[in-house]
Amino acid sequence: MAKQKGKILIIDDDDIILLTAKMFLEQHFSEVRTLDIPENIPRELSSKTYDVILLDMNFKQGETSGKEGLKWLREIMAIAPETTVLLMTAYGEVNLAVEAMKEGAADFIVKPWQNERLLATVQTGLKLTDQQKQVRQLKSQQEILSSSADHQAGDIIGQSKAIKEVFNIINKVARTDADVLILGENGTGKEVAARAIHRQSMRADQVFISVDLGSISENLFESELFGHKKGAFTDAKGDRTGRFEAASGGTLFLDEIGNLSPALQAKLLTVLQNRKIVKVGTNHPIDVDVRVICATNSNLHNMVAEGTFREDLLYRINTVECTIPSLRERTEDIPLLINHFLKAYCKKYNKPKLYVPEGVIKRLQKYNWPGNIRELQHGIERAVIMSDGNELQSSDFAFAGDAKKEEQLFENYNLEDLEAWAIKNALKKHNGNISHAAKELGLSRGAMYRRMEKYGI
Ligand SMILES: Nc1ncnc2c1ncn2[C@@H]1O[C@H](COP(=O)(O)OP(=O)(O)OP(=O)(O)O)[C@@H](O)[C@H]1O
Repeated sequence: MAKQKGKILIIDDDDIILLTAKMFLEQHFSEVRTLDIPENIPRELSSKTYDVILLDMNFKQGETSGKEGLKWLREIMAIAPETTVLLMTAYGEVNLAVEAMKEGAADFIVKPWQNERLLATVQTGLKLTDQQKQVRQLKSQQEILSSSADHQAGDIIGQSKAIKEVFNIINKVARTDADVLILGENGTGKEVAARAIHRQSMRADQVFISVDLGSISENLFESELFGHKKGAFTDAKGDRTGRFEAASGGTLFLDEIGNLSPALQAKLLTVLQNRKIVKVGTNHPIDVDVRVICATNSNLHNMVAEGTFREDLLYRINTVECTIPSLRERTEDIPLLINHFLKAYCKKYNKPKLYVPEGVIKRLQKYNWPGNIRELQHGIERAVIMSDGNELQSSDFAFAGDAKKEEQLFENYNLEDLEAWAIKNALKKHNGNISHAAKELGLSRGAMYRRMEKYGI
């Protein structure tokens, strides 16, 4: 008969009881240990986690008050609140057992026990521990998910050749469990791509958890990623599930992996190699089943050459590499993206009739977008908020009035760009007076209007 997975600890000062209970339970459960000195409980529980603890109520010879048992019960509940405690009482101590259950014990077994009853009670205790674990995991997943809910994104938008190559890699890699390294400048959509891989993977109905490694301080790294036990350090007020454990069964997205210090790179490498974590304040490893997707805007290959990124870690995370192109490399996607964000923000700000004229779209396609899609998205949101009429103007975009950014507006100065720039500046100089600006430029009012229309000014 296959043994049920479960770690059981029996605490009693009677060696015969320990031996008989251990021999019987060992036939049914994967790990059964015993402890005959209750004073050793704190040490035992700080180095090991148990699913079920069977605790005797009276340890001193002739003692029947159960006070000692209650004291140790409280101690266990404080050190290992996730463990189910079952009490062992002598016949006639039922009132005591009821009192102990009020303190948090799950059930009691009357000595001498019947084996079937002992087995059933331990099995129920094990189920209870499992359920509590699930509830805890769901709770921490929910906390983590709700803190990252704002960053959720829909499908990857784009039809350019460059983005189609990304789709191609995603389609191939998604169904496997291979680790993926996503490279690309800030705001190109690396997290959007990671979510797309998760959605198409076999883990799609499990969680996707995103961690910005760049924003975690060195001393909180282990606690954030692997979790900690209550009291592991001064601020550890309760047990904490780390991101690896919370992502169990699903996908863990480690963003900004290029920002890790050498010490943290070593810690991460060990976890990725062994697929086991050790919570801070404990020394027993826990198996984790996660698919890891890493991302960075750093050039990890150069960093390896410079000696700032571990080569073995790079080869551990980059089974498949996928580079997301910058927005400059896929300007043909800009109209689609503008439409997508315009629709979303028109709805959000209740301005349903807004549109972007052709000339403005062309100008936006010529800008070099150092912040990539994120900059475009924020630019459109701002323009929607700032717009007065139904037409978005270049001037509604933040960079249009910013002298420093104006310099970055064009990669190459061609005649059309220069003409648009001259018209805009002439208008600015004459406080928006079109006749005066046209006169300065040597244009008729009609010609001026046509050009303004053409350039979306
Ligand atoms: N192809 C896309 N279609 C629609 N929206 C996108 C696309 N790519 C990115 N975005 C949007 O752009 C913003 C930036 O995307 P994301 O956070 O995935 O970029 P990133 O490369 O991970 O950024 P960082 O390097 O700063 O971590 C998000 O708001 C996302 O919704």
